[in-house]
Amino acid sequence: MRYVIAAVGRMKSGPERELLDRYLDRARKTGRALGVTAVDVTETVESRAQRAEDRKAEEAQILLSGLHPRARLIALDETGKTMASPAFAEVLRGWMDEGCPEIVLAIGGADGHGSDLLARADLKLAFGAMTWPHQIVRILVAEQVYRALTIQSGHPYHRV
Ligand SMILES: C[S@@+](CC[C@H](N)C(=O)[O-])C[C@H]1O[C@@H](n2cnc3c(N)ncnc32)[C@H](O)[C@@H]1O
Repeated sequence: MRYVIAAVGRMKSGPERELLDRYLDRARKTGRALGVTAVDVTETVESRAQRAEDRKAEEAQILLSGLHPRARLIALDETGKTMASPAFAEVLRGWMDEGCPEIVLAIGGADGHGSDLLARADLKLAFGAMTWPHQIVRILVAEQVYRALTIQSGHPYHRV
């Protein structure tokens, strides 16, 4: 089972990238013992369509086209559901136990996600009601995946 952080737009090198890489590395190491084969980041280009609705639709199609048919999809969206980390870890564990081959965490572009992607999502997840820059959201996603894997493995990183 692999995790994919699927993001619209590029993240340049710099301190944000270094922090992201640190959590990805930790998630990969912790996940190995749990049967997680990879924790990858994929980047897709931002649409240049004129209308925001068209940009979102185009970006959604690109994100959806790479999705495994049995993948579980989490859409990061500020209007989504907020969850405590242990509850999030349980959702991920349940999907893995069902034999899901891939859990994809999709981060939208400047306009947010298109309706097709939101309709396909198994979970719409919010890190609070405020809007964060997509670079910060990538770091938060990687940290929460790492945290979830430590919770699943009984590692004391997460303190209740
Ligand atoms: C700059 S935001 C886009 C905000 C835009 N106003 C919109 O219509 O969604 C880029 C992406 O970061 C993610 N994001 C930003 N804030 C978030 C939050 N509070 N919770 C979850 N994801 C968030 C979402 O995936 C969003 O599509």
